[in-house]
Amino acid sequence: MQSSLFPNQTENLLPFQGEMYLFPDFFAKEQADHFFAKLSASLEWRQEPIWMFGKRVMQPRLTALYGDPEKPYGYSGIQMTPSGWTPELRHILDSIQDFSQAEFTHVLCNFYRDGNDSMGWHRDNEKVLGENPTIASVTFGAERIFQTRPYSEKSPKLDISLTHGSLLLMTGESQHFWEHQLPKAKRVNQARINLTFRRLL
Ligand SMILES: O=C(O)CCC(=O)C(=O)O
Ligand SMILES: [Fe+2]
Repeated sequence: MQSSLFPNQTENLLPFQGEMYLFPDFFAKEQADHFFAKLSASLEWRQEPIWMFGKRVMQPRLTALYGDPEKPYGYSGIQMTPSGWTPELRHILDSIQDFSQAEFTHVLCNFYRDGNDSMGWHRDNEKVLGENPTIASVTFGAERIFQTRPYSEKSPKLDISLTHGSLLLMTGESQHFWEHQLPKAKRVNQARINLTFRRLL
């Protein structure tokens, strides 16, 4: 089913079975600069291990989780306990909820120190996110390419440039039929913050 959350505002980037909408200038540059500086300095960034093919490996990036402390969240064999919202994260949450008319309980924060940091192919399809989750992805700092492709055929592969202050909304069936990754980018030597707002049931 192709129900559109944002029919008049922007086009769906996915050709079938899911929806992704990009708003490149969601936050103005000055506001995005402010959030990048504040979040870099104030969030509890840590490098955490995950389990991959039965092995414990360190993630190639730093992470932090904020939101409802009663609801822990886990993926790839790790459990994260959320810290309470900071003023900046709450401000961003409010803006995104107003705009999307969706509700979120948590934000998973990723800090890519430079182009050597990355995230491999995956879907955000944990049971606690529900059947067809809406996920709001906000980027500050270095521009990086976000890639998505159908989970079963592995093609076509779409490149989406996520710039400073951008918002990407993923909804509908996107987490069933599409996987995504943030590949390494050898020439990038600046840091990037990505926030994915999620609703845990
Ligand atoms: O850094 C990004 O743009 C992607 C992050 C992501 O896919 C995730 O946190 O699940
Ligand atoms: Fe993801």
